[in-house]
Amino acid sequence: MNIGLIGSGAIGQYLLKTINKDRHPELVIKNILVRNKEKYKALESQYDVKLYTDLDEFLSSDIDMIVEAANVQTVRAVLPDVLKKKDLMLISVGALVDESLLSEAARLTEKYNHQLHLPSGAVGGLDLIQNVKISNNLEKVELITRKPAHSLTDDHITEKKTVFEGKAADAIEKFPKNMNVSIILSLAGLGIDQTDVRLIADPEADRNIHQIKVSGDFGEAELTIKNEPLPENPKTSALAALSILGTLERIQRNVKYGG
Ligand SMILES: NC(=O)C1=CN([C@@H]2O[C@H](COP(=O)(O)OP(=O)(O)OC[C@H]3O[C@@H](n4cnc5c(N)ncnc54)[C@H](OP(=O)(O)O)[C@@H]3O)[C@@H](O)[C@H]2O)C=CC1
Ligand SMILES: O=C([O-])CC(=O)C(=O)O
Repeated sequence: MNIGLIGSGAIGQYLLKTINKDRHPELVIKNILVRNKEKYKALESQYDVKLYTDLDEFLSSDIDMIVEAANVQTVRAVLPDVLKKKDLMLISVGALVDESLLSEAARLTEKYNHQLHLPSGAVGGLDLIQNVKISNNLEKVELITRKPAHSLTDDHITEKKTVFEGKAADAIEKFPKNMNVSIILSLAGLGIDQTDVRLIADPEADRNIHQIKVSGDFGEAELTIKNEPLPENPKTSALAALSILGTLERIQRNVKYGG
C-alpha cells in the first residue's frame, strides 16, 4: 500500500521510521503534504519520500491511502477533498465533533466509494463498546484522563488539578491536542453529548493515563491504559502511532480478530 502522509511531527516521524526506514513488507510512505518544504527537506533523503505543498497535486500522486497526523484544523480543511479522491485514515478525530463534517464524511465515503478509518488512538476497548451499543445495552461511558501538568496548562501547579469536567463535545473544544480520545470513544459509544470526561493535570505524572469505565445491561467494564509518551511530543502517547500502524496492517488481512 502506497501511503500519503499529512503531518510530519511526533506521530508522522514515528511512522516514517517504522514503515520506511525499518522497511515494512506491505506498506510504504511515498509522499508527504507539508506547509513548509524547507523545514522538512531532510525527510526526502532520510526516508526516500517526496514533499508536496499543493493538496491537489498530492492527491493526484501515486498513493492509495492518506494518513493524517497533523491537527483538527487540518482535518476540517482537507477532509472533503481527500475523500473524493482517496481512502483516509484520521488520528485527529476530534475534528469529527462537528456533526456536519461527520455526516459529510459519511456521505462522501458512499458517493466516491472510499473508506474512512478512525483508529483507536491512545485508548482501547472500542470493540467492546460498539458490541454493547448495537444491542442498546450501553448506558454509560466515562473517560478519566490524567496527564503531566505541562501538557495541559502553562500554570505552575504543585498538586493534581481537574482542568475539565463535562461532556466530550466540550472537552475537545478546550483541549484539541489532548482529547481526541474522548471523541473516538463518543463515536463508538454514546455520542459527544453523553460521554463523560474528566481531565486531570498531574505534576507528578510522567505517563498519559486514560481510564475508561463502561456500564449497561451487559455488566461493567473498566480499562486503564498507562501510556508512554512519544519523546518528540509528550502530549502524544506512543500507542496513538501504533494504532495507525496496526490499523494499516489489519485492513489488508483476510483473517480478522476481535471487532
Ligand atoms: N486519536 C488519538 O488518540 C490521538 C490523537 N493525537 C493527535 O494526532 C495529531 C498529531 O500528533 P503529533 O504528531 O503529536 O503532533 P505534532 O505537533 O508533533 O506534529 C504535527 C505535524 O502536523 C503538521 N501540520 C500541521 N498543519 C498542517 C497542514 N495544514 N498541512 C500539513 N502538515 C501540517 C505540523 O507541521 P508544521 O511544522 O508545519 O507545524 C507537524 O509536522 C494531533 O492532532 C494530536 O492531537 C495525538 C495523540 C492521540
Ligand atoms: O495521546 C494521548 O494520550 C491522547 C491525546 O493526546 C489525544 O487524545 O488527543
